[in-house]
Order: sequence, then C-alpha cells, then structure tokens
Amino acid sequence: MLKLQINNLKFSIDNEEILKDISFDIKNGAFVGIIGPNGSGKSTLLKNIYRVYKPSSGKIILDERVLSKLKEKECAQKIAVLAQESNTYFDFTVEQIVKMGRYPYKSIFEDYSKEDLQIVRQTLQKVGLENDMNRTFSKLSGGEKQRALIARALVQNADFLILDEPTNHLDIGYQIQLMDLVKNLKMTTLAAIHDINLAAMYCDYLIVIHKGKIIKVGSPEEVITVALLKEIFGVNAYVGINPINKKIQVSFMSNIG
Ligand SMILES: Nc1ncnc2c1ncn2[C@@H]1O[C@H](COP(=O)(O)OP(=O)(O)OP(=O)(O)O)[C@@H](O)[C@H]1O
Repeated sequence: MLKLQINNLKFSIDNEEILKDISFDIKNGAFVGIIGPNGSGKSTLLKNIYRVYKPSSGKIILDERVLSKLKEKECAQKIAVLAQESNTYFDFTVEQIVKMGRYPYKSIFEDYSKEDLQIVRQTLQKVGLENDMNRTFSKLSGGEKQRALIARALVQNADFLILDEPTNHLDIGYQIQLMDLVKNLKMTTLAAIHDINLAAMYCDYLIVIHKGKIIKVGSPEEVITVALLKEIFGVNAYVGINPINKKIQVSFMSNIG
C-alpha cells in the first residue's frame, strides 16, 4: 500500500518555479532519501509535504486522502517532522519540548494527562534521554538536541516521519546513532540527506533532485553512479561496495589530483 503519492507537484515563489512537475510514490514502511545539491529544492519539497508551503499545482495524497483537505491536528497525527536545526526551543527543558508533541491530541485548555506524561517518559527512554528530562535545550549537545526533537516527533504517534538533513552538525558517532534510531523505528520515512554514504547505507530507495526536477529514482545501487555524481555535484568519485555491509560506498576525489 502507498503512504504518499505526489502527482505533478509544482511550486513557485515570486514567479520563480522552484519545484517543476514532481511526481513520486512512497510505499508504506519504506525509508526514502532525497539527495541533490544545495538549492536543488529538497527542503522546499519537504515543506510542501508538511504544509509549510502550499503547492502551486498538483496533488499530494497521504494515506489515500488529499493532504490539503486534512485539518491541522489530523495532519499532525499523521506526519512528524524533524526540520533543520531550530533554536525555537532555547529555554525549554527536554521534557517540556517533548510534551509539546502531544498537542495534536489536546483541546485548547486541556492539560497533559498521566498517559501523556507516561508516553513522554517512555519515548525519552527510547532515545536515551531518560536522565536528561530537566535539562535546558540550549545546554544539550548537537546529538542530544536531535534526539530530543526526534522524541518530540515520536510522541505525536504519527506513522510518517519527515527529516530535513537530520545529521547536520553531528559528528559521525551521533550521525550513525541517530540514523540507527530512526531506522529501528520502522516508520515510513522521507529524509533529505546530504551525505551520500549515509543515504546509501540507510535508504531503501533514493530520489535525486536537481534544479527543482526529479532526475532519478531507484535503489542506492541503481542511483549512485560515477556519472550521476559528476552530473549533479560536478565531482569525481569512486563508487564501490563496502565488503562488510555490502552497501554502496563512495570516495570523492579532488579535482586537482
Ligand atoms: N522563502 C524563499 N524565498 C525565495 N526563494 C527561496 C525560498 N526558499 C527557498 N528558495 C529557493 O528555492 C531553491 C531551493 O531551495 P531549498 O532550500 O529547497 O534547497 P535545498 O535542496 O534544500 O538546499 P540545501 O541543500 O542548501 O539545504 C533555492 O534556489 C532557494 O534559494
């Protein structure tokens, strides 16, 4: 069954077409990566899906329903988002931030129930922050911040996760930890990922976007080729298979030898 269908999506800002006729499907349970150069439209595409932007034309169908027709809370019950690093939560504690994720299930003046708090605690345990509930967000490390925001996304109980460069600013240890955590959730996931090796390691299939257009969709083996990396990033690369995990592995080369 399909989780998401995008048909002929176009999106413009100030008469400039940023997304040009985008169509693709995501199967239930798939982990899908979007790769492409800076400014190619990855974040803009995700923002059209999590409704920060409204498509100029085309259709987005989520769980067989037209996305634009869902009420805001209904949408939040279905889609959880980890956007690029945000400082909005500066002064809040980890527990307060994660609690906010329960808002789709609350009416305006309703307080958090015992059940909400239990869900928050269980989720903090899942991401390894059970001992950090009372710490202030601004004092967490980059990896802890991302884990707190993942926990906030998880308590929404949505079953579709959108990640916009989730490993930005994380060292390799935290990158792997975060991606393992997300992969283990087994949720349908759509993630914009800069690191081609991480994308190849975790994604079932990849969507390559360049200048607002999809230029290739397929498994990492089908998509990541020397020719494609040259075409879209302008770099020379060696593409091989890691002998241990059998995943595509890319080494990049300098243009000056
Ligand atoms: N609010 C905006 N106003 C004007 N132009 C915008 C706006 N948001 C995005 N753009 C333009 O749309 C294009 C796509 O940007 P987008 O952020 O989606 O790219 P991206 O692939 O996510 O890039 P990056 O890898 O650098 O994060 C860029 O040319 C960008 O300048």
